[in-house]
Amino acid sequence: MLSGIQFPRSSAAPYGRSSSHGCLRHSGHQQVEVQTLITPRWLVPVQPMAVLEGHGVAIDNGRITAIVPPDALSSIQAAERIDLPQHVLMPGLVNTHTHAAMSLMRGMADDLPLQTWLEQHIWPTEARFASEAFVHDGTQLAMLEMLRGGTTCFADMYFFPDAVARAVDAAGLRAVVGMILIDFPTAWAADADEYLAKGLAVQDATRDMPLVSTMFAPHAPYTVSDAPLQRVRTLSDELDRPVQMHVHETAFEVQQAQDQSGSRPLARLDALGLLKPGFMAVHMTALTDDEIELCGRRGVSVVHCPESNMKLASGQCRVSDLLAAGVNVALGTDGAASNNDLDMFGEMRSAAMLAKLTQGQATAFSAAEALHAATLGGARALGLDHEIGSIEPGKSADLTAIALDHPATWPVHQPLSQLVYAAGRDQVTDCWIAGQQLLQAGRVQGMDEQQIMERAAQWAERMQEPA
Ligand SMILES: CSC[C@H]1O[C@@H](n2cnc3c(O)ncnc32)[C@H](O)[C@@H]1O
Ligand SMILES: [Zn+2]
Repeated sequence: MLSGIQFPRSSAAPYGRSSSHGCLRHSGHQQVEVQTLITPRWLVPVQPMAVLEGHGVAIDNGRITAIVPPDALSSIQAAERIDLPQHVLMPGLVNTHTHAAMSLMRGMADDLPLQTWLEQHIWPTEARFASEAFVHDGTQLAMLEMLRGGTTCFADMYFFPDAVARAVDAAGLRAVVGMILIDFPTAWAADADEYLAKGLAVQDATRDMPLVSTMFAPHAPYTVSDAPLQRVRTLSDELDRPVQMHVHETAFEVQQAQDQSGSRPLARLDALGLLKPGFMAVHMTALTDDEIELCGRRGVSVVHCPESNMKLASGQCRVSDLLAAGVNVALGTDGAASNNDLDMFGEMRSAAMLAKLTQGQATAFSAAEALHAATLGGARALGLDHEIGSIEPGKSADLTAIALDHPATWPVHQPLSQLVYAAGRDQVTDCWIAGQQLLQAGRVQGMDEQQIMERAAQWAERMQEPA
């Protein structure tokens, strides 16, 4: 049995909101009426980190109303009943750091270190092509990949966040879109004033989008100067919005900052008052013991992107030490141009494997810790843990089902182990977001897959033309 996993209570009654809250309605003969009842073979609520066999999840109006133990299932009358006989049902995966539209750039520049990759390949390509249409179409493509891989929520940092928000709202996924900020002019904005004004306009526009919210997204310490960062700090406090930034991505970044300014990037951000709960530091390699302790004290979250860190040879993030210091750890894929996929199953597995290798300890970053980071850790980092990240009564029904009756994951001794160390994203069969089933027995609902793929192919043709 895996350590740290608590096992279910043995209560015979559904534990959830009672009828007095209006969520479970009792009819005659002690029957409870619900809109939807999902009955997987295994349920992994994440909070608690347990494996419950034979339980059901009751859903009404997009919310989880009860976790129903096996001997109480006969008391549930569901308008819709979905049996998942050899599946795990778990919270939808939260990809806490993406550049979704970069899916259109996948494979354009591989096997390069970060600075060369960004400065000589990615930024010139973005200067040529990043536009509202490019970002809209690229985000749609990324959402297809993410949904098919069990991701129901993502946090995106990219140009034209208005187009990202529009695409997300139309598709019905959940996302936190970045109000980006960078010291150089781009097709999105000319200077800090315009980046912030346009970001805040996106925030206004998302008020009518129930599953879309915003975060401030200054790019990195080496591309955003102090004055705009001070404004981000003030605005994030006033508007109660999280902040996400690439921080300490490479040892080179840290050394360069030290050489140029005498202080390390994290120390500079702390002096600017940015290190606080709601701050998400993405990558976080080359950390000292003192910096890890500082992160714990300040209540910041770290978004670990192990595959991007490995592929760009950026460095190691000391996730086990961060967890030990009380730091909330989330997982992100980064963009498909540096990973090169948006596969959170792959990311969980890589995170667990890499931590064991770098720590020299097989116990480092367990399957349970990887799954937590990919769900509730991400939700917490984004300030959405009251709503998503675990299967608990009262939370939104953002759920992912994975079929384990596959040669790669059969037979099943420990479902959690199968999820992190053996399952592939192709085993994801169903996803719900706020109770809406967007992936149904492997079929995407509400997005025109063929059209999205055709548009992506058209972009590739244009991008391959000489500049
Ligand atoms: C301001 S929009 C986001 C900006 O970030 C670039 N980007 C993508 N991946 C990374 C990375 O790993 N480190 C730093 N910057 C990255 C992206 O291409 C956009 O220009
Ligand atoms: Zn990134």
